[in-house]
Amino acid sequence: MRAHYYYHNFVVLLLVFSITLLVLLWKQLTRKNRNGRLPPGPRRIPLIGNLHQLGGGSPHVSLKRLSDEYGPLMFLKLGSIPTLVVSSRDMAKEILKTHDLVLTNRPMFYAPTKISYGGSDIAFARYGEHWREVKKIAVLELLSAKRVLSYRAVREKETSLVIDFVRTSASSSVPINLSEIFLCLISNVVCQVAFGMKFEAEKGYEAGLSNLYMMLLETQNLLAGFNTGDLFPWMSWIHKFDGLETRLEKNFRQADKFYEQVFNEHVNRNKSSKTGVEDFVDVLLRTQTDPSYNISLTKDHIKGILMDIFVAGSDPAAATLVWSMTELIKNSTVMKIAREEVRTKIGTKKMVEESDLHKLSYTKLVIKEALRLHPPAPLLLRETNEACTINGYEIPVKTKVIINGNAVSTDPKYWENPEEFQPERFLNNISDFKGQDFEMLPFGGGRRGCPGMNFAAVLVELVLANFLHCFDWKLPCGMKAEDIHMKEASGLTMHKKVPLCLLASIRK
Ligand code: HEM
Repeated sequence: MRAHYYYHNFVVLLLVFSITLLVLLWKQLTRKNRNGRLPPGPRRIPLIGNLHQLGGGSPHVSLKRLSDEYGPLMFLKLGSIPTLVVSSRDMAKEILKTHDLVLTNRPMFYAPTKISYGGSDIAFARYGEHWREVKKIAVLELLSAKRVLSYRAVREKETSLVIDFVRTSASSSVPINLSEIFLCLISNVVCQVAFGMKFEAEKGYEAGLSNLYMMLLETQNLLAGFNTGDLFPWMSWIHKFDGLETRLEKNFRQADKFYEQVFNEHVNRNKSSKTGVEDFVDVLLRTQTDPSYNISLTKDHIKGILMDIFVAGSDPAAATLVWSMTELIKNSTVMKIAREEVRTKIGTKKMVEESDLHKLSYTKLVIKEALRLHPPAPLLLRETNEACTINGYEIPVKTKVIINGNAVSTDPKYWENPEEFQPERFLNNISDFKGQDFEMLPFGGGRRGCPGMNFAAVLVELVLANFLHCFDWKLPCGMKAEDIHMKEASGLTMHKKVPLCLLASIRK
């Protein structure tokens, strides 16, 4: 009798539970947007939303695949996060031009919050007075055309050192790891310009990558991924137990110690004597007392900005060089035209100097095409500051927005044979990478666009031109152009997954 009573209660409970679950599921599946009409998107399942539809591989590829089906404005739920995905030139223009002011916020994720000193930097700062002032300092002071020019000697010296290193390696017939060389070279320039010190210290290029690089790499890895707490904010507690918080704390302490040391050295040096060209830390310290800025930068603000420059400054420029050389070695006709241009215009001079770069129009097209086909930071992240209507759809406040730069710059509506590497396409096309045409967005666009474009462009041009001028490049023995691995590594910057290793011979 008693057993029958328990059995009866159990069945009733099971029924109630199943009906509740079914009702919840039904509500979730048939739910209309309470805020109005949302853009189309794939059907989501409870709890994880559309996460299962992203699959493995690069997120920009999965998002492009989905947007091919659902359109250039697509609404997803990544975990519990409402997300708008933008995948065409026209919609990118809507976001970055028409609605730029409403979309100037960066979403705040778990790891960046810690690493950026709580958004004290530029890249992860929330939209507002602080961001406006630090961005102004970046554009007018740190990365202005005049200041970029003032670092010409650093760029030329570092390029000549690396050319000397490749010259000595060229005779040994051992393939040269260009991925590593480019990263060391760019990081050396960025470190000298920003911190007044060399990245690889005095060890030279044969020393490979240093402890400082390992720290930088870990920072980049931590910044790159969506963590559980980013997709399900109510589950952020899990990072106390899954090791993420420990990793984050360790990396933050290491990086903070480094920035603190750089900061103190500059404060002490500035008190005694200051000579030569100002580096970024000198400039930031000087703006502390400059009345033209409505902000007096604290030590944490300065450290946050140094982190941005270190993280954002080296990696994308190095990736651009690697992809440019990869496409050149794959496309022998393009390589021949680029090499002929440099050698004809530069003649018998030992090296290309910055004052020669204006003569190298085809080299510029090669870089532009590499940036179109392989934008190093293909996903631009934004968040709505307020509810807005885009293309007739109502987008709620605090919606995360992902602009898929790669989908935009390979949009077949604007680009013929979009997947092919054809620098000539720009001969009759005024599209620029400055973000104003919206057909390609390697440096982003709108108010949040990259302030380091001029800095990066001249450095990449100088290095590539010299690599073409001084050496002939070949694939290692037995390898054919079609064997070149074109996959991207996942991370903050879209690097080539397999390092680019080529044989160099000194130009006859
Ligand atoms: C080829 C090299 C580079 C590429 C492809 C690149 C690309 C980008 C992209 C796509 C963004 C996001 C823009 C957006 O959301 O609209 C960005 C932001 C940023 N970049 Fe660059 N970048 C490069 C070099 C540099 C350099 C050399 C520096 C500094 C030395 C730099 C500093 C920054 C900063 C501070 C931001 C944040 C801007 C903000 O949030 O307002 N970048 N970059």
